[in-house]
Amino acid sequence: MSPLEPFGARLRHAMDTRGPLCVGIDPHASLLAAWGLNDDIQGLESFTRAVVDALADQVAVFKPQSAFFERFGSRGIAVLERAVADLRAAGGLVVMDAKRGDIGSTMAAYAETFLHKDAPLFSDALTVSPYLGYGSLAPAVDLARENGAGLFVLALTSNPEGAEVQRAVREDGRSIGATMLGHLAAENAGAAPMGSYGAVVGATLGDLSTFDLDINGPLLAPGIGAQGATPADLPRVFGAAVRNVVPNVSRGVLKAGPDAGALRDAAARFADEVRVAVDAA
Ligand SMILES: O=C(O)c1cc(=O)[nH]c(=O)n1[C@@H]1O[C@H](COP(=O)(O)O)[C@@H](O)[C@H]1O
Repeated sequence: MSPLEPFGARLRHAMDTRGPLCVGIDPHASLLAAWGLNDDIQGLESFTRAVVDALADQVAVFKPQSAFFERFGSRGIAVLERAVADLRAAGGLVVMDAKRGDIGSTMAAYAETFLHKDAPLFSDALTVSPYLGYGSLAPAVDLARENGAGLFVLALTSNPEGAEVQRAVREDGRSIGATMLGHLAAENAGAAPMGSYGAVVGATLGDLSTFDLDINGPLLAPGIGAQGATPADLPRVFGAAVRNVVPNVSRGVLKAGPDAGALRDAAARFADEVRVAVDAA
């Protein structure tokens, strides 16, 4: 499929062929230690290379967490750049987890960094924060569209602290989280097989039936594994929208390393469990 096909179409194809799973690449210092690596640039490089080599041809989506690379400065960014290129070359989709959000004119620069096809860190999608107002994301929405990329907008996050912002109710009676979902539904209207503008909705949140999750776009669902949610929880949390869920597992897979076979088995097990849960829904 052409790299300039819309992200939503490329994502649907990837999940259908490789299985519905996003593996997060989060090189925590504690994971480097558990793998017998130092918490330095060589450790970061070895860890990242091992994950890419083990999983790039197997898993549908990867979500490198930028902070774990940024903390090593420019050499960390170089490791991230290489990983993004290698994952994409092997047919994986990359969601850059950088959670960017700023006034529109600055947002345009963040968008150029991650969503312009000629940028060194071009990624298939980017996580963004809408809490300077959804409209502030417009430059990213536009550039993503031009480049066949997508966004994942923080709507209902997996952490308990998120509720004080996301469940706050506006004058019109809708919560902030529901309002973000509404913006995304409008963005994705008419797109097939689904739109390119996704929401981040935690798998840890329990029954979400009071929210309209039918945004005709992907729902990135972190929280499986280390944060306590399981693939079997997904139908209860997401209801009919479960078919658009992209479940993310980071530590739950990464802790199986450094052995490549063990990493592949862990990812395959999560993908199978998700498939079974979704098919039964
Ligand atoms: O946007 C995200 O990826 C994200 C949103 C959210 O609500 N909760 C959440 O955990 N995440 C990210 O998802 C990953 C979860 O990692 P594990 O808990 O190790 O599976 C981390 O990279 C978090 O930054």
